[in-house]
Amino acid sequence: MTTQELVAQIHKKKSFLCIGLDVDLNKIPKHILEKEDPIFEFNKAIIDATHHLAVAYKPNIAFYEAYGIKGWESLEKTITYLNENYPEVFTIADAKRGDIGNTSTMYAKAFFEDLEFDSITIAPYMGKDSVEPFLAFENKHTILLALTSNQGAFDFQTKDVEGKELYKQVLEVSKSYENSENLMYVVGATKAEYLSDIRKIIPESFLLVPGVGAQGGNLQEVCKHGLNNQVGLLVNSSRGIIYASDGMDYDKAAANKASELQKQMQEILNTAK
Ligand SMILES: O=C(O)c1cc(=O)[nH]c(=O)n1[C@@H]1O[C@H](COP(=O)(O)O)[C@@H](O)[C@H]1O
Repeated sequence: MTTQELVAQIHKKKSFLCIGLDVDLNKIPKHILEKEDPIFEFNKAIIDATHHLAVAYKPNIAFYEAYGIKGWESLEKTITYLNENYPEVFTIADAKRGDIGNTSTMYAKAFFEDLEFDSITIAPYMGKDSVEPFLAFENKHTILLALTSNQGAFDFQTKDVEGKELYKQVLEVSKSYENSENLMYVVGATKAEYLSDIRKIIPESFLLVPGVGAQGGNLQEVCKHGLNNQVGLLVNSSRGIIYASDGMDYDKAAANKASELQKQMQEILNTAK
């Protein structure tokens, strides 16, 4: 998917919501566990109930790998279902990969060619030759971890490296990578106050912003500092949406939670005009 198509979808749906499909069998409604593929059944119902409110879906791969081959099959069915039924939606494989170039190429093939995701999250720690193999794929997007939502972000990411915080070095250096126009960045919603500085370095780039909902990040604060002239934000909520209810009405409850966020986003987009 091109960035222009993503922006068009945001304006059409008046939403920049990303729904995280982080499925934990201990948290989904008990009656779905009787189905042959409970993870896929759950995802399918959530997607069908929310696709008009969200512009992106982000399965975190850990939640599928944890269930072995069956989990991987559920992931494959989920991405195929999204691509076949809602091709306008932007898909993110939250895999946080990155390795020597030779290995990164195989990760890229797995998520871009075999599973046909539009994008993947990547850890920048191994540098240029670990990231560029992902950037080589046309109309695919590489979402580099810049400043993450967790407390551990302060262990390394905000540390001073040659007069500049490490996450700023990541932003600046990555701009020189080949095909850097295919880069997006992760900035946690819990770090909203850093977004103004971040926008000075990467004014045009899209940011994936996880951490509203269960982690306590604030949508208004994120938008105040992070919006750009093409919106430039994908704000993710996983648990706050998909586990809104563990009863028979779980899909409707998820849609209600998604709708609350979408309405706030619509208001923000209207005032930003
Ligand atoms: O890359 C991510 O998506 C990510 C980066 C980050 O800094 N913080 C973060 O929470 N995430 C992911 O975003 C999702 C957040 O889930 P909730 O806290 O349930 O909304 C999880 O899949 C996390 O792994």
